[in-house]
Amino acid sequence: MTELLSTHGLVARYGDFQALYDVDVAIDEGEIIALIGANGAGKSTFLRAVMGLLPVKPDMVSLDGRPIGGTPTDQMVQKGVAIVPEGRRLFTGMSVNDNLRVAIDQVGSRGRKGGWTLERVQQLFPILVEKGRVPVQNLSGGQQQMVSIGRALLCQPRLLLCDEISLGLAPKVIREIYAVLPEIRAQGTSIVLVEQDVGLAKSASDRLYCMLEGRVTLSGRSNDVTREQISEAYFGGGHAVV
Ligand SMILES: Nc1ncnc2c1ncn2[C@@H]1O[C@H](COP(=O)(O)OP(=O)(O)OP(=O)(O)O)[C@@H](O)[C@H]1O
Repeated sequence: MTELLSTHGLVARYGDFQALYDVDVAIDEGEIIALIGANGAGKSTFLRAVMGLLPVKPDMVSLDGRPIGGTPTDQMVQKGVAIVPEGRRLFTGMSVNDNLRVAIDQVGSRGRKGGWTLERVQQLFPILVEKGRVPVQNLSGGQQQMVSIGRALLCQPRLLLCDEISLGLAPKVIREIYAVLPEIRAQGTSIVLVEQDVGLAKSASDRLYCMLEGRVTLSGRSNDVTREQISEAYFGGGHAVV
């Protein structure tokens, strides 16, 4: 498979605090990888560093083999990397359709071409047709997450970074949302899933990386890594993953 994005000795800091240490992660075209780890392990920081939201050196992140670390976020989107941020960050006071149109307008005519249209997003999440004119703050958490994913897809990403899309949602809704990931991949989009639910992460991904205190402590094919290996990597040993 062809490598799409990779990090090389990625380091990130918040002031004096170092949050990432030499993180090497690679995502191939068409691949779904999961990034797991406890609260504070550095998963969101990894996504922020890749998206140009934290200062990193150019050669710490490559896209298509070219150094792009530290590229401003809007240019990362133009290059085909989009994020579904933690907490969804929708425009409250605006309808579902207007939230989605913001992405269409932002990418605009100079933007990337791709197969995602409003209609295609509505096919993926049919409830958004009925809710099109509803202000986003009146939606359920799951429906808001669907809008957030739809908005990212309308940027026509080659790589979609998802930050804890299951957080706070009911199991049935989580299943609904995770069920669309294969369809997204089938459109040619690779996916990074930041996920605290280890079982969900394992079943939805081809490969996974586990982080602990800013470092990758385990990586492997999701089908091959054992619960014991994950447990040790997740907690530093001695705990069970449930
Ligand atoms: N804006 C910030 N300023 C200072 N430190 C931060 C900031 N954001 C995160 N951190 C710290 O960086 C470390 C990694 O945080 P990060 O949010 O990346 O973890 P995470 O694995 O995504 O966990 P969570 O599931 O809680 O989001 C933590 O120690 C956290 O306290």
